[in-house]
Amino acid sequence: MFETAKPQSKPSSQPSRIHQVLLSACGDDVRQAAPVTSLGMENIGKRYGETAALTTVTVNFRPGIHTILGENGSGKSTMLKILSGVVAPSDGRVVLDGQTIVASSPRDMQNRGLSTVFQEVLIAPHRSVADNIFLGYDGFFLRSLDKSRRRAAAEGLLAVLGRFPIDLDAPAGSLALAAQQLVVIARAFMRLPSILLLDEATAALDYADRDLVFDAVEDYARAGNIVIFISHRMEEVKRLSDHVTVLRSGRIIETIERDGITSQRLLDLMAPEAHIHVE
Ligand SMILES: Nc1ncnc2c1ncn2[C@@H]1O[C@H](COP(=O)(O)OP(=O)(O)OP(=O)(O)O)[C@@H](O)[C@H]1O
Repeated sequence: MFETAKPQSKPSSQPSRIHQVLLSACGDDVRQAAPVTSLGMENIGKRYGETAALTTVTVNFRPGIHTILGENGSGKSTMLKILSGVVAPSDGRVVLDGQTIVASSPRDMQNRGLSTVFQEVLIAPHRSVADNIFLGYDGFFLRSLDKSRRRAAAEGLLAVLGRFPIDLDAPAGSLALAAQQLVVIARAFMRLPSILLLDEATAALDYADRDLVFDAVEDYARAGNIVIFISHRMEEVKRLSDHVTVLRSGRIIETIERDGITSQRLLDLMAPEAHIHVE
C-alpha cells in the first residue's frame, strides 16, 4: 500500500506552546533565540581515517521539519554532530542565514540558537532533574531566575512532553531511561532554540509519550523554527516530515517534499538492492 503523508500544516503566527509555557512560568525574562531562516551544509565531507562518513553533502534546512533518513552507518549522526559544532568537517562549510560558520564549537552553535538532543541520553546522574533541565543555562535568561520560577518552567515543560509527573528533586540518574530522555528533551526546549536537532531522541519513549513529544515538535516547527529530525521509524518519518533527505553511504541520494513521501519510495532510496515491497 502506498500511503502518503498528511498535508503540511500552515505556519502559525502564535508563539509555540513550549514558548507559552515558559512565558507563563518566567514572564518577560524568557529570551527566545534569534530567528533563523536557513541553515545549510555546502559540499561537506567528513573522513575518519579511511572511512568517508560524509561525501559532498549539500542540503539546506528551512523552518519546518526536515528528516534525515538512512541505514545504520549512512552518516546521519555525523551530519548532526557537524551542525552542532561537536565534530569539524574535513571539507565544505556550514552556512547560517548566509554567513559561513568558521571553527564552530557546541557553545558557539548554542549561542546562535541551536539545541541538540543526541542519540546518547546525556544527563548528570547525581544532579537533580531540575538542575539537569537548566544545565548550561547560566546567562541565558535576561535575569537569573529564582528557584520557584525555575521549578515552574521545568514542571511546565515536562507536563507538555510527558503524561506522568517527574520528581524535580530526584537525582536524574535514578529515573527510568524514558524519563531521562524526557528530561533531556525538556533541556533542549528550555533554550527556545531556532534550530532543534533530534537524533533518535524518542527511542526510549512509549507510544503515548512519543506522541506528546511529536505534538510539541510539530507545534514548535509551525511557530517558524527549524527542526532536523533523525529516525529509523517509517511511521514517524511520514507523520512529521515536511522534507526527507535520504542518505546512503555518506552521500545524499535525494530530498523528497511532503507530498511525495511514501514508505515504498523511502525504502527504494535507502536500500535499493534490498527490493523491499511495502504491502
Ligand atoms: N568517531 C568515529 N571514528 C571512526 N569512525 C566513525 C566515527 N563516527 C562515525 N564513524 C563512521 O562513520 C560512518 C557514519 O557514521 P554515523 O554514526 O554518522 O552513521 P549513522 O547513519 O548515524 O548510523 P546509526 O544509525 O547507526 O547511528 C560509519 O561508518 C561509522 O562507523
